[in-house]
Amino acid sequence: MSNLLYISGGPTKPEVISVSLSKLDLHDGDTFVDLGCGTGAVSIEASKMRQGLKIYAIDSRSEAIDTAAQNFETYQLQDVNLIHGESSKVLTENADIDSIDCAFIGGTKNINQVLEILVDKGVNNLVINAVRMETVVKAMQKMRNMDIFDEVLHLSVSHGTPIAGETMFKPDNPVYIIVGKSQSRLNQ
Ligand SMILES: C[S@@+](CC[C@H](N)C(=O)[O-])C[C@H]1O[C@@H](n2cnc3c(N)ncnc32)[C@H](O)[C@@H]1O
Repeated sequence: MSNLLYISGGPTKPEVISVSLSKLDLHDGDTFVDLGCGTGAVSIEASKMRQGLKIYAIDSRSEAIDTAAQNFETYQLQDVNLIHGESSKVLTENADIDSIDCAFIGGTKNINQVLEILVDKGVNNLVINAVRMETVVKAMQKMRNMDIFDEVLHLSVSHGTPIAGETMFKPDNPVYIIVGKSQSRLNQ
């Protein structure tokens, strides 16, 4: 995604997006919410994986919304609903978002309320990206209490880079990926 416009905190690295989306188990026509969408990189990759996704990309930062809008235009994402606002508010107040299949949570402010709303709206699979241990612990505790916790990963990627005609590896910052599933999916 070399034409993507960047902002602070985004885009999520391609390898992290790949693992995160593989855990979401998206299907054609699913309703997918990208919460804390930042640059929109996750929505763009999700739209390439499945046909006819109904995507809601939400961010509380106006800079993120402006950047995602430009990136969606560049990558010709026409069916995405880009919404400026805090996730728990938008999900509660937007009557169009009445049920949700899959959720990617890249912005974890108000994570407990967001998780409750997602479950109320029937979410099947959700993935959280976090860089802070405290966020991981908080989200895992809440997900365990709600019986939707599936697994947590610590993803660390290094890229080969030239040095004196040979190759060394430079690490990206590690990311925690927390996966949740509805009761029916956990029992499958
Ligand atoms: C790490 S960045 C997300 C990066 C994004 N996945 C990308 O590829 O560009 C986190 C974003 O989440 C947003 N955010 C955090 N908590 C939020 C919330 N509760 N509601 C809406 N946006 C939120 C921040 O404004 C920020 O843009």
